[in-house]
Amino acid sequence: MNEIHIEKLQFAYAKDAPVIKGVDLHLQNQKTAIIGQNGSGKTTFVKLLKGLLRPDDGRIMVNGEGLSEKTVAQIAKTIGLVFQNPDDQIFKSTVLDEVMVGPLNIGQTPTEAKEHAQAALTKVGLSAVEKINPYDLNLAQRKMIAMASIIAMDTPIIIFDEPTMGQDVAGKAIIEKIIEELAAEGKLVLCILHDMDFAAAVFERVIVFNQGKVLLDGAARTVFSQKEILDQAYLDQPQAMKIGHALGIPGDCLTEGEIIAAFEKPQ
Ligand SMILES: Nc1ncnc2c1ncn2[C@@H]1O[C@H](COP(=O)(O)OP(=O)(O)OP(=O)(O)O)[C@@H](O)[C@H]1O
Repeated sequence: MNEIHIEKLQFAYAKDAPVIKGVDLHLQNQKTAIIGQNGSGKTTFVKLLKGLLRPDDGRIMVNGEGLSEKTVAQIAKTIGLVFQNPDDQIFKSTVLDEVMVGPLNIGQTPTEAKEHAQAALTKVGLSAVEKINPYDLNLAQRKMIAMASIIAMDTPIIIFDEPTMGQDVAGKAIIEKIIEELAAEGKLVLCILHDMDFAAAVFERVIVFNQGKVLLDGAARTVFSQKEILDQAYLDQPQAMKIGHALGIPGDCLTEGEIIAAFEKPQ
């Protein structure tokens, strides 16, 4: 079981302008989505978890150990973070070399790194392009390469910042499968999302950030059913929930499948 305990976390980039304003959370092995308006502090929060930024106050414990005593290199063995913009993390001239960078950096042997990199490329559906320059691929494919690089590191905790942005239906299906597989392997999967439909369909727990604080936290259905509070954070309910309500289906549907099931149920 992996877990992250966050207590009274505070962070500001500039004096007197706090961005994370006292966050308390206990994250466990559950597929967890973080949603929130632009600028609500989601990326800053995951950079704090990854040790790329250091808290001004509060505490982060990862699997029982304080993060403040660890270097970024030590944290990298436990927590993988896939950046929102793949071009922030891609710099090698072939896809395979790129995906091997992370595993090599955390001490895997070249043979292990190659094995993990090739397995990760198969997971993201890009094993056929391992000799190609990443910049000859489109943005959606480069996002998959960035994802493969982190998956290949095989960390027990993995964080994705906006993985579905710019992906089509097929790309989203691959990402859903990857998240399910990583969770089934016992990893803690945390994902920042703007796509409410994907968050509702794939994640067990949803945390809403608003102005640097946690506004809502709970099971996806419970969180998404609280329309008035979501409105305060300028967040939409998933399409399926809105359609379900418009059609008068009792309860709160999270997916299209639940709407169909409601119609198929004998009256
Ligand atoms: N490097 C930085 N220096 C100064 N301010 C920053 C920096 N990065 C982010 N901010 C500010 O901190 C606040 C939170 O930004 P953050 O990127 O964490 O939000 P977010 O919820 O991830 O937004 P988005 O959904 O747009 O990625 C914003 O006001 C942003 O302008």
